[in-house]
Formats: sequence, C-alpha cells, structure tokens
Amino acid sequence: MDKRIAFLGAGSLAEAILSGIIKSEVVAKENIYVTNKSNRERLIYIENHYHVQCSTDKETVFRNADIIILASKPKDAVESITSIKPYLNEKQLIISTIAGLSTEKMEQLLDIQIPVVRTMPNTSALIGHSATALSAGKYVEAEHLLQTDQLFQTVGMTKLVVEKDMHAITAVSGSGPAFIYYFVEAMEKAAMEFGLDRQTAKDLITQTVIGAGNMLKQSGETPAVLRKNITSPGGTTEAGIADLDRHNFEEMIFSCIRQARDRSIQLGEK
Ligand SMILES: NC(=O)C1=CN([C@@H]2O[C@H](COP(=O)(O)OP(=O)(O)OC[C@H]3O[C@@H](n4cnc5c(N)ncnc54)[C@H](O)[C@@H]3O)[C@@H](O)[C@H]2O)C=CC1
Ligand SMILES: O=C(O)[C@@H]1CCC=N1
Repeated sequence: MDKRIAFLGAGSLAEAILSGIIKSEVVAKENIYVTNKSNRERLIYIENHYHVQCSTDKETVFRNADIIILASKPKDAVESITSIKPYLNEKQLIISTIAGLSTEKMEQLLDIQIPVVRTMPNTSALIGHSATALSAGKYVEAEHLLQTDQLFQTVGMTKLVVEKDMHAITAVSGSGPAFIYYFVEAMEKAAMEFGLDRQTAKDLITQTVIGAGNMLKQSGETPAVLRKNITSPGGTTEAGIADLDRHNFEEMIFSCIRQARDRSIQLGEK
C-alpha cells in the first residue's frame, strides 16, 4: 500500500496494530508515523523497536498523512482529535479505534467532510489474531473500507458491521479477551488449589482454551453441541456445569456483556 499512515496515540492497541502492519510489510516502516500525548520514553521505545517515525510534532505527523489511526482513550478523544484538526483535509482517511465514539460524533468534531471508519479490534492484534469489526461513516467510500480492511487483515480477521452494533461488539470482542483471561485466571487458581503446580496448570489450561477455540472455528458445531459432546451422564462435566447453573452462570455473563455494552454507550455520550 503506497500510503503514509499516522497514529494518534502510542499505547498498547496502537503498538499491536502497528506491529501487525510492519510484519505484513503492507506499508513501509518509513511511511508509518506515531505520536502520543507527552510520553517521550514510550516514543523512543516504539522507534527503536519498530523503526517507524516517531515525533511529538503533530504537524510533521499528520499534515501529509493519507491514513490517520486514532488510538487515544475515549476520555482523551476530544482533546486529541482537536489537537490534529489544523492538519487534516478531506482527502485523508480517519480510522478510529476509540471505544464508544460514533462516526457521527467524530464527523461533528472534525468539522470537515472527511471519511471516518470506526473499528473495534482487540489486543490479540499483537499476534495477528484480532477480531476486528469495521463500520463506515457518512463520507466513506468503498476504497476507504477496502484500505481499512487491508490494514486490519494484517492483524487478524475483519467483519463489516452496521454501526448500531458497535456497542455490543465492543463488549463481546473488544473487551472479550479480558473476560476470557479472567476465566482462565480463576481456573488456574482452582487448579493450583487442587495441587497442580503453576506451570502444569498454565500449560494445560492454555492448550485447552486454544483447542476449544479451534473446535469452535473448525468443527462446524454449535458451542452447545460441543459442550454436550463432553458431558457424559453422571460424569465430571455434568457435575461442574450443574454448579455453574446453580450460580446463574448464563445470567452473570449476560449481565457482564450488558454492563460493558452500556459503558460503551456512556463513553460515546460523554
Ligand atoms: N486495549 C484494548 O484492548 C482495546 C482498546 N481499544 C481502544 O483503543 C484506544 C486506545 O487504547 P489503549 O491503547 O489501550 O490505550 P493507552 O492508554 O495504552 O494509549 C492511549 C494513547 O493515547 C495517547 N494520547 C492521549 N491523549 C493524546 C493527545 N492529546 N494527543 C496525542 N496522543 C494522545 C496517549 O499518550 C497514549 O499513547 C482506546 O480508545 C480504546 O477504547 C479498542 C479495542 C481494544
Ligand atoms: O476497556 C476499554 O475501554 C477498551 C475498549 C475495548 C477493550 N478495551
């Protein structure tokens, strides 16, 4: 891709995305620019590690950029977007990763007819396994979606969605990895409580999650069927699932996803 890409924000998500883009060589390192709010050490780390162009001067970073990736926190969104406004034009493409913030709000903030694609990746981008949803703002044309898709394919799978679904998606696949890690943390603690050493617990549980994920993807079966295939009458799985049911597992997960979705809505309204 013969484009110049500029990152607004150099945090964990920006690093995950830029590392995928660099590994895939879809854009040359010389054409990737990164800035953040004020953490120079972080920029030095990014520059030394990825050999991209880091600068604290926003004009240098954004004036000649073709594609701008917004990767600041929702609380910093207004300030950070406002700070680059003088260097934007309608020929550029804005790709936002900011949770909650609608393309309509961003278009209002930017105040020019600039294409905005909203995305929701996750941190598995770091190893090329993100699940990234994309939705289009008012001024987006097919080529903008194609370019965004091409970039995010370098860090995993992508899915084009309607924007109204973005809050639920943020809960399910944006925050989703954290919920799965929390489940794994609890499982590891239980395993150690019952006598396994940390490394054995970690190795077995990690492979169990990978195996279950691949089964979900490759077997063509629903999770309910896969679960039932493991659950022998009167067996260990049945005993464990009955306990999850007694603790209203499904209701708990429903409530967790609802809270995360509602928070995404609130972040967008603020
Ligand atoms: N971490 C995750 O799993 C995911 C995060 N997101 C979204 O990605 C965005 C970034 O998240 P993280 O990387 O986790 O945050 P982070 O806190 O690690 O990084 C935020 C970056 O924004 C920069 N920043 C803040 N104000 C700025 C300003 N005025 N000018 C320039 N840079 C500024 C900070 O210096 C920092 O480099 C958030 O909006 C989040 O909602 C989306 C999907 C997953
Ligand atoms: O917690 C957050 O705000 C971000 C959005 C999706 C994942 N992490």
